[in-house]
Amino acid sequence: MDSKDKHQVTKNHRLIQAMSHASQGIWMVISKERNMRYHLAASVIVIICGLLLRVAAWEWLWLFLAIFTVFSAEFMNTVAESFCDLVVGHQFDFNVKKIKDVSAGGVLIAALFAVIVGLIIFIPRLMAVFGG
Ligand SMILES: Nc1ncnc2c1ncn2[C@@H]1O[C@H](COP(=O)(O)OP(=O)(O)OP(=O)(O)O)[C@@H](O)[C@H]1O
Repeated sequence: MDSKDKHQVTKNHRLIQAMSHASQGIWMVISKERNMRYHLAASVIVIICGLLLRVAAWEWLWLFLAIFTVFSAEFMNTVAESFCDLVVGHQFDFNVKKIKDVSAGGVLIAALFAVIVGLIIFIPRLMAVFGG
């Protein structure tokens, strides 16, 4: 990224430029959002368990759907929070409270979906391994 890119306010002209900005966005969420790091750690654990317990191809599809649903919800939550902070700063505002709480609720719903998928896929396998 050259110094011109740092203050770019025009459209991306090349695909590589768009990908670079998207990657910066991904890194921003991972480095600044503690919850995103928890989601990442949970995803790594799920993938390791899936490999160890030899999860089937169609089950991987559900696991990745759950993982990327949570990631997407967390990214949208970060967008909502950042936009609210941009508009009101540190001032209390009931509409901002509503936006942030609803947005966080969306992440919670996505995480519940992921937990349900994980339980449905892993409980029978764990019972087979530990249940004798
Ligand atoms: N400007 C504000 N006005 C009203 N309520 C606010 C404001 N800022 C934050 N809050 C309240 O504080 C909570 C936490 O807000 P914050 O922006 O710190 O999110 P966070 O701790 O990063 O949340 P998350 O864990 O979802 O990422 C919000 O859900 C909301 O209820």
